[in-house]
Amino acid sequence: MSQTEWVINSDHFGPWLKKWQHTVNVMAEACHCSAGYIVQCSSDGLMTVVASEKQAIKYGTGDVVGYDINLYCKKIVETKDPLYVRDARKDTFWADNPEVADGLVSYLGMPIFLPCGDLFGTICILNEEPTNFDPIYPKLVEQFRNIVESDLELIQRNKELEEIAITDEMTGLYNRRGFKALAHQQHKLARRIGCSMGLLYLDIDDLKEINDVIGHEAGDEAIIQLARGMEECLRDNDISARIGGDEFVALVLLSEIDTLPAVIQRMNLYFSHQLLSLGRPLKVSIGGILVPEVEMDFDQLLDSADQEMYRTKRARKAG
Ligand SMILES: Nc1nc2c(ncn2[C@@H]2O[C@H](COP(=O)(O)OP(=O)(O)OP(=O)(O)O)[C@@H](O)[C@H]2O)c(=O)[nH]1
Repeated sequence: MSQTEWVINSDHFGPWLKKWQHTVNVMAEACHCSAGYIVQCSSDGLMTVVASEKQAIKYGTGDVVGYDINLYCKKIVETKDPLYVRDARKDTFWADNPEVADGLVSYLGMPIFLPCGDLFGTICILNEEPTNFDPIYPKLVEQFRNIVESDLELIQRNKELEEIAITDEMTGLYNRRGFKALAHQQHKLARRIGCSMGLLYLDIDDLKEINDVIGHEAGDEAIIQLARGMEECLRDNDISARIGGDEFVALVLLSEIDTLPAVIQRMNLYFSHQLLSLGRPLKVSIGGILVPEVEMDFDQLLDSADQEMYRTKRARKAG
């Protein structure tokens, strides 16, 4: 995960947040403390990911506090070390900590690290009375911290596997599965924002001949060049995919000035300047259709765009 992605806004973390909620509830209760927290840090500040449910204090899930505020967890972000404050009222360092003003005078917290070694945030317990914890309490919090770190590793792996499952290895574009999964979301988005959408179908001309005459590597090069061309010509939020050997599709959001023929023209112009090894031109046939606003079967739409592409290919080869 990126350091700026808040976990509470991420689909990947949904089921885990419930488990973490249970973890902080149990941790606070087992340590006889007023509150338990898991906190995430990012450049924007410290966000409460989960707060124990039986607590009488201010910070709840989603609250963000900037680094200009002298919270206990901020100290851990700076030092990346565990922190135990028995009674903050006895140390002037904490005089401006609003948690102390809220009556939370004792704190025990540990850093939580991401699998890459970066700091994710903290796990902590706070109490309204000074504490003098038996050494088993820090061990307990550490154990809960270890569980959260293992969860983060699993979440990371799941995310990577999901990405692999929807990505075409050779080009880095989406594969057919990824395209179909995202196309529906994109279709909904287009309807919500009142934008038209076009479906493009691209196919390399005579790839078999390129493979046979120049070599398979030149064929691979053509495929990769086509993928890069799509990235160059389309916007970041358009969805490009390789759905077969030399077959590519793109779902593009069309603005008023950027009509479907204009997009196709831009791509044709781009590819007309692309050369493969030995100076052979990269020839690409492109067909496009407008995507109806109503809910549609994407396989049918792909067939229609494919037919459009073949019409273009036949015309190109004929003339
Ligand atoms: N180098 C390379 N070739 C591939 C890859 N995937 C598919 N192909 C080849 O692409 C060729 C596609 O052949 P066809 O569908 O007949 O199309 P074409 O030769 O491009 O002819 P037209 O599309 O009619 O212009 C086949 O020979 C496949 O073996 C790949 O990943 N790398």
